[in-house]
Amino acid sequence: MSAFTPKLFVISGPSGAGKGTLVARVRDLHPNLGLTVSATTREPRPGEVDGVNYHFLSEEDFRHRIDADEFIEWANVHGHMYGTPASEVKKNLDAGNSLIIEIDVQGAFQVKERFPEAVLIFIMPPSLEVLAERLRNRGTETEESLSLRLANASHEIELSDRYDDVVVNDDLDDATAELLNVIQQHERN
Ligand SMILES: Nc1ncnc2c1ncn2[C@@H]1O[C@H](COP(=O)(O)OP(=O)(O)OP(=O)(O)O)[C@@H](O)[C@H]1O
Ligand SMILES: Nc1nc2c(ncn2[C@@H]2O[C@H](COP(=O)(O)O)[C@@H](O)[C@H]2O)c(=O)[nH]1
Repeated sequence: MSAFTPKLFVISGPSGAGKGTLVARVRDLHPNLGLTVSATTREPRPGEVDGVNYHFLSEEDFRHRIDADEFIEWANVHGHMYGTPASEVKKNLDAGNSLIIEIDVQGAFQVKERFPEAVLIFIMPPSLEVLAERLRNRGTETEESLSLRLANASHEIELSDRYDDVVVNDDLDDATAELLNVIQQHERN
């Protein structure tokens, strides 16, 4: 009998908390950990590739897909629409792998409704000051987008007590090890 049970992990946290960075590092260390590619109506950033980072859609196309029930969840996040295609989840679960869905708090609670066995993990920044510094240094946001993302952060952090696990992303190596440990603990249960 296998000691490994594939699980659905939902990872959330404020923009700039380090979700993408940690997920990439954990996936380097954990074989066969799938990751869904979300759809979004925001513009691609330099270097982002359609179908790899996101499925970049027009708002009209996104709304058609909502009507066709193609998303397991979707939400308006920081002024744009984002959603998880059901096909992405099926593809990964059919392969018998655990799966990470990296989405905002609204989406996380929708997934939990639909898949009660999903494990919700919140990535917490060490402080709002550090969060602002990291997001600013990433250099991807306009001043307007930066302000909106930071304004939303406090509310998102308030909801972290509804998550199964919280990982504080202060030192990157420590946070990577902790996230990997949390995932593997759940897979053993
Ligand atoms: N522990 C850390 N120490 C220092 N810098 C970090 C740490 N973790 C992440 N960063 C940096 O902070 C920035 C934000 O990280 P990242 O893009 O992974 O955040 P995110 O939560 O995925 O954001 P978004 O939700 O906007 O996609 C990046 O430039 C990343 O390199
Ligand atoms: N509800 C959903 N939220 C999503 C999804 N994909 C990403 N996100 C969230 O959007 C913000 C901003 O992402 P960015 O790439 O523009 O920086 C990010 O913090 C995620 O939480 C999704 O499919 N559904």
